Amino acid sequence: MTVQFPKGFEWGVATASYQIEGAVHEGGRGESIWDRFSHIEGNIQNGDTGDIACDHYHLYKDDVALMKELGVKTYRFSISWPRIFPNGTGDVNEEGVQFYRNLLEALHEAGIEPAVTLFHWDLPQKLQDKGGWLNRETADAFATYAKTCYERFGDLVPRWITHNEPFVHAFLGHYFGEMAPGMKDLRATLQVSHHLLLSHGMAVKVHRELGLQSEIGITYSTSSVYPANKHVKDKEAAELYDGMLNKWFFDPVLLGSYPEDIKSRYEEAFPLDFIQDGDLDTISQRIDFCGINYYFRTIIAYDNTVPFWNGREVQKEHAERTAMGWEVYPDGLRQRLLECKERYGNLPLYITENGCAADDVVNEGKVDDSFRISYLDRHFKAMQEAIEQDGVNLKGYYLWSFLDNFEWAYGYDKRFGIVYVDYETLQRVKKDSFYWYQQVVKENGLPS
Ligand SMILES: CO[C@H](O)c1c[n+]2c([nH]1)[C@H](O)[C@@H](O)[C@H](O)[C@H]2CO
Repeated sequence: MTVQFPKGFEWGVATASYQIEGAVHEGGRGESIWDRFSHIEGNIQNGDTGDIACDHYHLYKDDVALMKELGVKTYRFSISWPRIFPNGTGDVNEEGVQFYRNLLEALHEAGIEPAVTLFHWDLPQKLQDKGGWLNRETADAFATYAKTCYERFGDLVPRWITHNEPFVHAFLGHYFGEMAPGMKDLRATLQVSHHLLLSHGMAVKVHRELGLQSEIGITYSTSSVYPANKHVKDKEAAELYDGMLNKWFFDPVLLGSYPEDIKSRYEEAFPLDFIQDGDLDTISQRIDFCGINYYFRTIIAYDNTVPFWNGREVQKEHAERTAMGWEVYPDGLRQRLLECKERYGNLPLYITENGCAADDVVNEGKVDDSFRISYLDRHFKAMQEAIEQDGVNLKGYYLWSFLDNFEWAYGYDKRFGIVYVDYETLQRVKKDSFYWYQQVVKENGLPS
């Protein structure tokens, strides 16, 4: 075995509700902001929506059987808030509860441990109609939703993740506008990000008050940020960008404060008066682990036309890239894991997402995705170095994704799965990477 992982390292796969479930008008489910956003012409490539997606809602037993064949120990998926509370608050939808209990029981039967994400961006539209995450009361609604999930599913869930990628939901949904709800306002974005983090802390507090045996954490999108050159301006811009992208979300939870460098720049433009006394105490409730979603590194060049962080992303010429155009840079994963250990201490970490999009095609019932195997192989090597050489407390890995699925604004064009989905027939086809990953899981290491 060329590359061996520690005994007990947890290998898994990941998905998210809106991207795979479909059945958006079934089982009592209410409307989400992604139903609304995806049905607005021009928002999603090819006019795709999550109305059917992988039809996991009806095919979950087959999918769990495939996961069992794969041999993974754990499966990360998200609960659709509007399936539990169709109006965001108020009456619980018992059909929605039953769907997730059926899924959790099927996973239990298969010996697969669930890691449940409470929020993976599909906010009930009824809450959006009242301001969404701009409204501090949405944090209260989230705490009630979380408590209900703990009470209804807690006997079958050993690992809870409050939020998936607050940076992406806040900034891509409220500043860059390419994701639901499609806003473009920086102050609103910072207010949203604060209320997301506040709701995280409130949900952790409820988890502790219930005395649950399960563990709870949060998942961040993250990237290792590099200056384009050695010029001091590029280094300063990279530092500020790292503050905007990473520290703004990690620090309040893990250090109990916002990063001063970028915070003072924001405050020159507008008061951050949505931060109330006591909020940071709530936000920085002790957590049991931190989830890291890593796909690529970020290179920043100084650009004073960009407000606040004065930097713009630049692309390395002739770099190897995935079908998303993202640079393949495994060393950035090791770098980011080490940065987390050095800044936040050796809190247990899980890679809660990593993987790549590729232009997969089925040929005589098979999918040759050797590019994806190579991407994963190199990232696994980087992870193993982080553990063995840097002493990072990395406990497990969730491959994104188990199934090809609805890739947000890109629709179904971008395939991340190790299982191919034919969207005409909904047939699943195991890619070569499925069999390769099956071997990695079995051997707890890379095939020699
Ligand atoms: C920039 O990468 C982000 O961290 C990121 C990448 N991804 C994500 N976040 C989301 O959590 C998933 O829902 C996406 O399907 C997945 C693939 O795009």
